[in-house]
Amino acid sequence: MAEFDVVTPPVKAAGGKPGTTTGKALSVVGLRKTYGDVVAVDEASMEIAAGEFVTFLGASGSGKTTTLMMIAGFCEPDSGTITVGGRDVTRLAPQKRGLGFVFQQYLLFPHMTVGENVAFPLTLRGVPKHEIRRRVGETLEIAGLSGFGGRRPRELSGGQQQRVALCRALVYRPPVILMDEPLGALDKKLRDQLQVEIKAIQQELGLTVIYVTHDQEEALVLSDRIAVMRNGLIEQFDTPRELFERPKTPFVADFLGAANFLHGRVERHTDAHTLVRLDTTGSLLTARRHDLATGAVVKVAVQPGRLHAGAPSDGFCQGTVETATYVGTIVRAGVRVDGGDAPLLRLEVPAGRGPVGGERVGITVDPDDVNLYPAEQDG
Ligand SMILES: Nc1ncnc2c1ncn2[C@@H]1O[C@H](COP(=O)(O)OP(=O)(O)OP(=O)(O)O)[C@@H](O)[C@H]1O
Repeated sequence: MAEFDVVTPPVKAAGGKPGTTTGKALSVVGLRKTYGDVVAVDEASMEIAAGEFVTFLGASGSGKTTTLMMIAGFCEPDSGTITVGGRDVTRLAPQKRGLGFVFQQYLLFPHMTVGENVAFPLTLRGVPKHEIRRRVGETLEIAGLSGFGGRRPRELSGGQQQRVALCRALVYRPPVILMDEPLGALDKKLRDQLQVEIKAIQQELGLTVIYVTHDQEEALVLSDRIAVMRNGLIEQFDTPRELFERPKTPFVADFLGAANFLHGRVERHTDAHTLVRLDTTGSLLTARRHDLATGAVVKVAVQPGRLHAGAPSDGFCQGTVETATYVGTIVRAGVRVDGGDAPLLRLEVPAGRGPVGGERVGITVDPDDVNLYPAEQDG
């Protein structure tokens, strides 16, 4: 195979700008997979729009990879259907689904040059040589790899190799690209950099991407929507903002934001608010209006960044700052609340305005930032 000396002009938006693509790229209905007694994926359903960046996020063993592998065609579902661009692909072989893949292991062919690796999917499809040369050049340019076409994979860094793997998935413009922890093998700095690059390429080309990670921050940075998975179930499928500000379950509140939890009972409602009598302090906390019965026993969740430390006379509870740790732009504080079993509330406040150890403070929170759940809701 010829080596590629890649010198082509920069390419713009080969697949259209984000927002210009419309319609459903992929839908999954009632997807289920068991291994003996283990339910790896339980009735997963979702619709993904063209141009969307969707992430499967969850702890190890929650079913992310199994879901992705069923979509890819490497793992056969027990039941359910997978549709790509309106075509039922549930029983099709992986190569017949027309999807692109990028895995944690780069899986590049070591004996081929970068250009040949990227060209491979086009060569397989019998694309004419001059067209291959043009598209490989375009794709390497997009990924910032112009000039690397003649190198072998071993002559590249890990980050560069992963970019080549990305190019190989991009080069034939599949309707959907599947990525399984593609940055998992890289160090933090490189991961951060490649996250930005992947997002930029996805937006530039209007790509539809399904991405698997267990890293909350990565999911928040990259995604238009995130499916939070737990024990084979999709716990919530929403935008990063909704997941963070309106988590539907205590599990999601904790998984995305390491929420503070308090316990209490609904005392009464007003038009806009629900008032909760807290167990520990006996004080009233005002939450935005929730659909819960008066007297219901509830779990209260508030993200550390949404609590504020004010004057000791203020707030729904008072306490003493036990720890205050400076971490760059924020201070993480632990406030031991006055009262019975004295919970430790975790706060994150902008550095410079942070409380100091030993200080007496009152804790305030915007009612809109208080999430309530029935006490029996687990997680
Ligand atoms: N081939 C298999 N045989 C038996 N059990 C399996 C198999 N593959 C996955 N499982 C089980 O199915 C469940 C979901 O696994 P899966 O790999 O999808 O999780 P995951 O969220 O991708 O985890 P990780 O982040 O560790 O990759 C786990 O309990 C796992 O042990």
